[in-house]
Amino acid sequence: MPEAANAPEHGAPVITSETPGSFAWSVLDKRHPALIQQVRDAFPYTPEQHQALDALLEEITDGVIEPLPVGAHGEREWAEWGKGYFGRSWFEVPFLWAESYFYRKLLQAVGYFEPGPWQGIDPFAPFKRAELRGSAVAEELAALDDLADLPPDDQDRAVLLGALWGNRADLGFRISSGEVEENAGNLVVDDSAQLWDRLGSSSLATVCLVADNSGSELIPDLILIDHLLQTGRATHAVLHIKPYPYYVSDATTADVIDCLRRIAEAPGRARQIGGRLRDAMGSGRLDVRAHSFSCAPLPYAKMPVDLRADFEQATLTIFKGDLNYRRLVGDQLWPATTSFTDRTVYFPGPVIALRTLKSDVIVGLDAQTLAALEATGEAWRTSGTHAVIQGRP
Ligand SMILES: O=P(O)(O)OC[C@H]1O[C@](O)(CO)[C@@H](O)[C@@H]1O
Repeated sequence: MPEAANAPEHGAPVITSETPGSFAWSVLDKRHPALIQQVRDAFPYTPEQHQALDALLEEITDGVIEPLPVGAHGEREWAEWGKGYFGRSWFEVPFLWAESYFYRKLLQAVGYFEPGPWQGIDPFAPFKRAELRGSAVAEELAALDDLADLPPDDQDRAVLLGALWGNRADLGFRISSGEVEENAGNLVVDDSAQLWDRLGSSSLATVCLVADNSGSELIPDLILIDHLLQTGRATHAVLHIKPYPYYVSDATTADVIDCLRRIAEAPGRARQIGGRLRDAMGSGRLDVRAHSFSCAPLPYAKMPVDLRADFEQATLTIFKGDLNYRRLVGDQLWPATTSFTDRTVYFPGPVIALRTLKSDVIVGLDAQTLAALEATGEAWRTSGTHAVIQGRP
């Protein structure tokens, strides 16, 4: 008998999608089928691609988990990661694994990895492009002009909150005090002092930023990186992105290029930032990494040695977004008051998570905050309205 997929791992049940009405269930039952349709609508796919998408839809709704075809990209790794899951319902295996494998299978269905005319065509590119052309990004970039007039501490705060709320895919770094004020109460843990202390303490600092979404999230992330380099908090930055499309809008190298171009094409201060970031890449002050583990269905506690060595050298690693948070602390139903430090003790250096809450996992809350959140009766864990800046020195 395979071990139950949600058997407690170090004390807390692993999240699966078995419970109807749960968040994880709704992602598999509603979101994934809808996504197949959206991708189908966005491209003039061939009959073969439509058939493959039909087969995937059938598999995720009424079927069982099937392995990748022999010889497919990453087949061996997925066979290993999926041991004990093939032949079972998508709903009963770990949520993190099921979601990750869904995205890998979607790429398979549209021929992303196969030699031919559709190789390398990002099925999410139309959505990413539309966002970059949209008014929210234009407003975010225009708001940069006001930033220069703020006192240095306020600039630090605005750039950091921009990167944080960019994960909600709105707000960005619009810095009018009203908006920052309005969201301040929803920041339920704020360890940001750790970030400034850590980065202010060394003249040769490397900061790693493990990116999440492209567009209105990656743009403020890049602006944060520029700010850290510009203010001397960091002398070297390493941006970790995905080696291939993942979780709809996760940033790939192509997205970094598109976002840099979008920043540099904007008027005013944004253009200067775009130019500086380009120079930083050209001089090696900003490196981009696309490690295969970034798309693995595993917690960071299981990261390979080369990635570990990379993080080990960093003065500080910044983890962006919900998925990275799940992988950082483990995608399990931890009591919300579990210590963030305990959950990240394995990490090879100081780490800070900037995350809006978009799934059930949460640690590091104090009992009072938790009680107040529970008393609201709102879906505060999953609605993206609340956020944390959680660090481990
Ligand atoms: O883009 P983010 O912040 O990583 O959020 C991704 C989140 O979205 C979902 O895929 C679906 O809402 C979550 O399961 C996941 O954690």
